[in-house]
Amino acid sequence: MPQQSPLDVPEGDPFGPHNLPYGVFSTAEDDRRRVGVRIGGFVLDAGAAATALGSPFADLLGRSSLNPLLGAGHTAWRDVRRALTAWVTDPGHRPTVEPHLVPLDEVTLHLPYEVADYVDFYASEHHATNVGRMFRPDGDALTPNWKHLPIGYHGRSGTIVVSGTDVVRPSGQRKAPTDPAPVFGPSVKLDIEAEVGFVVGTPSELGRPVALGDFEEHVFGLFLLNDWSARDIQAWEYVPLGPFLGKSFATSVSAWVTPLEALDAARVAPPARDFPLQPYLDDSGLDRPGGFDLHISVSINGQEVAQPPFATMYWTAAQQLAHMTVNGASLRTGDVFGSGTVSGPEVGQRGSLLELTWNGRDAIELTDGKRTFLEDGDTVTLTAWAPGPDGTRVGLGEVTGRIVGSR
Ligand SMILES: O=C(O)/C=C/C(=O)CC(=O)CC(=O)O
Ligand SMILES: [Ca+2]
Ligand SMILES: [Mg+2]
Repeated sequence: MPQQSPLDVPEGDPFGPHNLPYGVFSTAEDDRRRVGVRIGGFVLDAGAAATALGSPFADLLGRSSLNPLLGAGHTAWRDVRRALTAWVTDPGHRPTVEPHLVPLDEVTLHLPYEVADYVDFYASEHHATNVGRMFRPDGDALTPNWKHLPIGYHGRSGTIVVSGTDVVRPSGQRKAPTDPAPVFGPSVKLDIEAEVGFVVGTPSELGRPVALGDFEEHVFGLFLLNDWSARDIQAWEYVPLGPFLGKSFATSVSAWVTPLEALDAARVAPPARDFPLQPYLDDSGLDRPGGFDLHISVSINGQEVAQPPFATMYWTAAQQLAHMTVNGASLRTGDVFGSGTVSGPEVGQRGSLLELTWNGRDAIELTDGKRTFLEDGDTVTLTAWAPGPDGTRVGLGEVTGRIVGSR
């Protein structure tokens, strides 16, 4: 019997050679940050393997962040992925590659890119309808612009943190409509938002919009994102300029970025459009559908509370990219944009506690007690998978964070 290699990834593993997400890691023995590629239960030190193999990509991969690879552009992304696929599948490369594999439980994962700007959207019709009903009960649930443009706001890029980072309960002002005056203190409505984030690789020129069809030229990959939200702070502060301190205290992202190429089999058409779209947003004539069939799971302290379906999002990431640049605003390597909370039509598909508990009215039952919003000590974890080639599943890794008391 030949000895089992870590590269003999069991069939059905969502981190097989069809996936190959990128991250940045260090180890207890070597605290240098290095580009890692996840394969099964291991992380390949991609720069070290490239050097050992005499690969022309040794320089691009031998860095402490993904930014040089992100900035290298679409053709380089494809060529590097082809090379990596060969390194982990071709038996001829194994003896050289295997010494550069580290077990997943021996690595520390870091924020894999330097975040440039951060934008967050509001693209789920179900989420926007639910929030509109709760926050603006006297008006229409969806604002008149909602089906004509992807609504978004600029977030705080400096507080994007990698999965596993504790989240300190924010303090701020709140005032319920029935309160006589605002009060200050730790948020009592701390919430999550299950989202998918996208990271830009190729920059664009100031003054030149990015067309819908150029999405793949600019966007490197996607990952899970939790847009922590203090609903009490948000509800009091957001009129008329939108979310501010209720969301800027922390946004958690997965340590693994899945390249778009790994998700070819997950492309799906977005829902039918209810209004004709401006030409720059009209995706009806594109050769590939703009949606992604991602199956998200949200759990609190290990117990699943929702399964938001990303395929139901009204606005696609390509439309969001086209919209955020249509005024000539340029893209930079490391720009991150969030999809907006992912909520499906069913109650169990809602991606926030605001919706799952209807703003605290209907508590959910966990084995350790009832929850309306998050308590100190709660750990929230998002995971997801997508269909891959030939019936495989592509794992999206996870984004997790624990709430600690206000300081
Ligand atoms: O409708 C509102 O006033 C509030 C919207 C949000 O919570 C903003 C947000 O982060 C959107 C989203 O994630 O979908
Ligand atoms: Ca959000
Ligand atoms: Mg946030």
